[in-house]
Amino acid sequence: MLLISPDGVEEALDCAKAADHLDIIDVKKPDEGSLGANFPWVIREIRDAVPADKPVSATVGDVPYKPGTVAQAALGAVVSGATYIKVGLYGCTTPGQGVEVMRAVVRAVKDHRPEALVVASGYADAHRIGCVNPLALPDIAARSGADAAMLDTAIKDGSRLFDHVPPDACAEFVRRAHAAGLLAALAGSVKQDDLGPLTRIGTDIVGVRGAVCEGGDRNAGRIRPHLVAAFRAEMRRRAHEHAAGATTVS
Ligand SMILES: O=C[C@H](O)COP(=O)(O)O
Repeated sequence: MLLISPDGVEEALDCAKAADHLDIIDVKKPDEGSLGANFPWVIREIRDAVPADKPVSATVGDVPYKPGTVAQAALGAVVSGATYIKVGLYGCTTPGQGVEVMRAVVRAVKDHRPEALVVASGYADAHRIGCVNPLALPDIAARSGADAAMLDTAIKDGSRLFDHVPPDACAEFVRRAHAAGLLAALAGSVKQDDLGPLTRIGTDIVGVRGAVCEGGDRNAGRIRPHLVAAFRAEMRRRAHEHAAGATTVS
């Protein structure tokens, strides 16, 4: 699945123009951080503006180790119409802290909307910010009852997912997530060139922003429908290539 992260209503409407080429519209506020949370009314407005069959995701933020605060924020996102709730465990330094925060989020979200999906996100460049090891995320997600484990990059300075967690380690991340019955989502300045390895390792959700913004610039550029379509076309090409290879081998 392709998850695209607009920064507000205007970009979400551009995503809606490319709705055939994406699977999830992920509301965030990039100027508040990698998984910066947007306002509840923006989530609501985007939910109302994009096709009803497109799930809306919302990031709850690069959160502190404060389970109560984060659970309440997550409830705000689901009440506002998001059905994928993404939490960046920025302030958690141990798996135990991550589980505590995510258990609270899962309860808050699922008590309100049992079918909503909860995504526990860590950071590929965790070593730069001192938070929990990226490969711990599948276990944190599984122990807390979340539905997906995700990695993104915390510092958007041009370095990419594979600069910090190479493809082999991402493959292990995906393997651990799948073994626990979770979806595996990967992001972090992902470019079209990364889609080969991401497809081969069985990534369920690829999250992008910069790659579908004009000039590849996630801050100054805007999301453009034709770039979303091109990214999706490359995803499809890689998936067919992989399926053909698998058929040839078997
Ligand atoms: O969840 C996806 C992120 O917004 C990825 O953004 P990026 O591709 O600019 O790193």
